[in-house]
Parts: sequence; C-alpha cells; structure tokens
Amino acid sequence: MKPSAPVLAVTSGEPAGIGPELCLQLALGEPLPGRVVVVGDPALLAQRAALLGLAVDLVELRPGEPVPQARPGVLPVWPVALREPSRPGKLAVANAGYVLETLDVAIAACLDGRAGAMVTAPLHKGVILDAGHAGFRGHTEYLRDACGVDEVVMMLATDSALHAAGPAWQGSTALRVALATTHLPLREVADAISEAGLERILRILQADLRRWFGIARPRIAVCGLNPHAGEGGHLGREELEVIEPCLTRLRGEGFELDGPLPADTLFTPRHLTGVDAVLAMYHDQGLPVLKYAGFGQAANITLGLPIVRTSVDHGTALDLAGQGLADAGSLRVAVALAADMAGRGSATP
Ligand SMILES: NC(=O)C1=CN([C@@H]2O[C@H](COP(=O)(O)OP(=O)(O)OC[C@H]3O[C@@H](n4cnc5c(N)ncnc54)[C@H](O)[C@@H]3O)[C@@H](O)[C@H]2O)C=CC1
Ligand SMILES: NCC(=O)COP(=O)(O)O
Repeated sequence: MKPSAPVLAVTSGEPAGIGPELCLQLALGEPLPGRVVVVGDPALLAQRAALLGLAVDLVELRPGEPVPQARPGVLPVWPVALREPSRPGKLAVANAGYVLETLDVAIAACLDGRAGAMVTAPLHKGVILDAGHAGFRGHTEYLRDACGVDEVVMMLATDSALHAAGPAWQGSTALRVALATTHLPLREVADAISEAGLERILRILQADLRRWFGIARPRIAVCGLNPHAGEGGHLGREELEVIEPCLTRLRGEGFELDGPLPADTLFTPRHLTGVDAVLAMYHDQGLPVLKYAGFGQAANITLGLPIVRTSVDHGTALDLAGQGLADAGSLRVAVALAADMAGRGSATP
C-alpha cells in the first residue's frame, strides 16, 4: 500500500448491533485497501472481541496521531465513549448520542481533510428517534444536513457494478439502484415527488456516475410510481404530470433517460441492458431488487455530498449480534469502494 493511502474512518454503528464485530472482522480478513480507523468505544470493541474470540489488537489513537498503515490483526481506533455499557441485541436510548457522536467525528475528519472517506456500519433509526432526536431519518439525511447541502441521493450498487462502467446486465447480478425518496411513510411518497426535486436528483445521479464511476454518458432508467406507470393516467397521474415533463426537459439537455417505465418489468434484462443505473421512486420499489441480486455484496453510496461516504447494504441485525454469525462482506465492499472513491480525489467537482 502507498504511504499516502487514504484514511478511511469507519463508524462502528449501533453498539448493540453487529457493527462492532464487523469492524473487528475488517482487521482479520483480506488486506485493507486504505488506512482504516474505526470510530467507536475501544472498551466495547474489546468486549465484543473477547466474546467472539477474535484476536484483534486495538490501538487507540490520540488526537493528531497519524493513522498507521493497515496491519493484519491490528485495528486503530478514534475513541468515542459509550454513554452506558451495551449488550448485544439490547438497544439503549442512552447510547443514541454515542452513535451520533461517532458520525460527527467521522464527518469532521472528512471535512477538514484528516480522512479521505467515511464508511458507516449500521445504526438503528428507531432508537435514535426514541431518544428524542426528532426528525432523524438516517445517515443519508444526517449527512446532507451536516454537510450543508440541499439534496443528496441514496444509491446502492452490487459489487460487480462498483468499478465497471457499463455492467453486463444479461445473466448478471450487477445493478445500481438510486432512490428518488428515502425514509418516509409510503402514504407520503407521492406528495414528496416533485418535478424540481426529481430534476435535482437526476442531475446529482448523472454527475456522480461520471465522477465516481467513470461513465461518460450515463444511461438512467427511471421507474414510474404507479402500477403500469400509471396506465395512461387511469392508475395515477404522477407519470404524466411530474415524471415525464422532468425527463423531457432533461433529455433536451442531453441526458440519456429511459422511462418512466413500469417498475415491475423495468428490472428485466431487456430493459436493463445498457443501463448504468435505475432511479426508483421509493425505498421498497428499488431496494428489494438490489438485495435479491446481491445482499451482503453491495454498498450504499451517498451521492451529492462534498465528502465520500459509503455504507453497508444491511441493518443492525440485532438478532445476530454477539454470536459471530454476521457476514462482513458488505462492509468490505463499502471499504473498498470508499478507498477507490477517495483515491479519485476531492468529491467536489
Ligand atoms: N446503513 C444503515 O445504518 C442501515 C440501518 N438499518 C437499520 O437496521 C435496523 C434493522 O433493520 P432490518 O430491516 O431488520 O434489516 P437488517 O438488515 O438488520 O436485517 C434483515 C435480515 O438480514 C440479516 N442480516 C443483516 N445483516 C447481516 C449480515 N451482515 N450478515 C448476515 N445476516 C445479516 C438479519 O439477521 C435479518 O435476518 C433498522 O433500525 C434499520 O433502520 C437498515 C438498513 C441500513
Ligand atoms: N435501506 C438502506 C438504508 O436505509 C440506509 O440508510 P442510511 O442510514 O444509510 O441513510
């Protein structure tokens, strides 16, 4: 690894979930692509390592101390203290502030240049809301606000699509799915989709497919919102009144856009061939397909930020925490992608 390998700040996520043990697993598998530092409580990590019999040497770094090159079995840590002891599988509202502090530490390091990218292990949105952080929706929205940008785009990509422009869809599980809306109740989705909002999202998606994935002229397939993309207005009018006018305007600027297409058949080889990313209208329209294609081998990327942020494709898996059953595949994909993106330079165009 080059001495200048980027620092990747990996937040360890909800302490009662699988995040802490996935971070430990990073130190034990294949060599890491960057200089990884985990943001979390060293005592929590040591307890989880002891519980699972993982031989990981935790190296607590002082402020200003450089992050060392990765070495097998060694995990540098930027310490953040738990608010109260944590047990696997048992959520505690007192630790919500701890989870948010790990994010703040990583975001600050990315913004001031001490880190080239941040990678997030999963947090539990519900316990953060239960703790009184009203309005918290997820990392994506928290990062948008912390970085002072108006719009970001959540995109998940399966591993085989991460580095290759123009993935071969036919017979392949390579897929990139971006979302027009993120964490909101289904009954609010239709009202949340506006022509101006869709336009902002498509501009970010096109720009970041170019910047991070090296695709000169991205082709994006856009889902309709309603069954059969509205059936000519008989099953909903959002396609005619919101989505289509936006796509028509952007096509006039040279955007390569298919759709709006019925979402049930868009995700088939005929429609996906030659497509670089799909824009789904809401979380559970696009992500089940992505997860069917590559759960555990995909990463989540927040597009539109002034910093690089990738994440796992899964949640806190409280049912598995502390048992040694959690698969670190997605965290490894997220770390590899973050290193690749950080190596491409500044996120700011
Ligand atoms: N990036 C993040 O911070 C994310 C956080 N979440 C949060 O996670 C919490 C739980 O969400 P769920 O919908 O239950 O999804 P989940 O992904 O935690 O669990 C779904 C199923 O997948 C399994 N699973 C998840 N990760 C796994 C891994 N690494 N290895 C093996 N099996 C794994 C679980 O055991 C469970 O059976 C929620 O609070 C949600 O908001 C969900 C997705 C992303
Ligand atoms: N299902 C993906 C997801 O919800 C990710 O949320 P975020 O916490 O990364 O914003």
